[in-house]
Amino acid sequence: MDRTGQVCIAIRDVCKRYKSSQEDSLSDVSLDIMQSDVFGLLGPNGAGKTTLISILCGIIPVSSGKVQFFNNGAPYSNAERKSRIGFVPQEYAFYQELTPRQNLDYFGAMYNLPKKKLEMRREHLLEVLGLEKAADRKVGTFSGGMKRRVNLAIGIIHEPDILFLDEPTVGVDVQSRNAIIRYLQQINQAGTTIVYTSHHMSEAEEFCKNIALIDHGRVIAAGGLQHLKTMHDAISLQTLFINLTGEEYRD
Ligand SMILES: Nc1ncnc2c1ncn2[C@@H]1O[C@H](COP(=O)(O)OP(=O)(O)OP(=O)(O)O)[C@@H](O)[C@H]1O
Repeated sequence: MDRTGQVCIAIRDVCKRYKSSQEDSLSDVSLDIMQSDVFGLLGPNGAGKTTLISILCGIIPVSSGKVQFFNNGAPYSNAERKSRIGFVPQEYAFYQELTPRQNLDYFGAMYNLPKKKLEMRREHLLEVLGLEKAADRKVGTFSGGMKRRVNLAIGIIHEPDILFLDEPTVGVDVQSRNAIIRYLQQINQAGTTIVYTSHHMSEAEEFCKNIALIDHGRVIAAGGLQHLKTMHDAISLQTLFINLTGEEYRD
């Protein structure tokens, strides 16, 4: 069944002001993210990308506005929303003192995965993400690229329908970056909706179908990547980004 063309996440008039802040970190953000999309949330430092992803994952509340999730047109229940979403944060979200196998067992158990299913998922992810040989070594001893792959494996241990990734390839070498993006492309082709942030414009250009460019907490452009490039006469995503967000630093 072709599940594309259905809205998966409807974001409506979302504003966010942190308690300690005098300014909105997000202002009137409205976006539709379609089922089975690879959707890039892009923007300069401090634009509001992590804030928006944290809201979508249910980690922080909106100040106003709302977010609704749909599965084949039907709204998700709260329980479904929790169990069908995966999140790969910017920070490492694993225990450094444990091995990848132990980490995956721990986080898989948190999703109440049956033992057999958990073992199958664990071994599958260790293999496809090239972690088999190091599966029983403490993660704290790993290289940056290996740690990023462990972070990804944990975020998808429960086979989520919707996967949020906050800079999943930051600080990794070309080999690990390719392995991560290749695997994400595979699960997207199998139907997983992916929402991701990155500062790596050529990676995002290769990976995303649709994007939203965010600056100073506002959506300044959203839509199909090719369409936006044509509309703004940009030869690449990087040119589009600079054309729309300007050259000045965001301090
Ligand atoms: N916990 C917080 N309390 C107060 N302000 C915050 C908090 N977290 C983020 N902000 C502010 O909200 C704005 C958006 O931050 P956010 O981290 O969402 O941006 P970002 O686009 O993810 O940036 P980067 O690309 O640097 O990761 C910034 O001005 C930031 O200083």
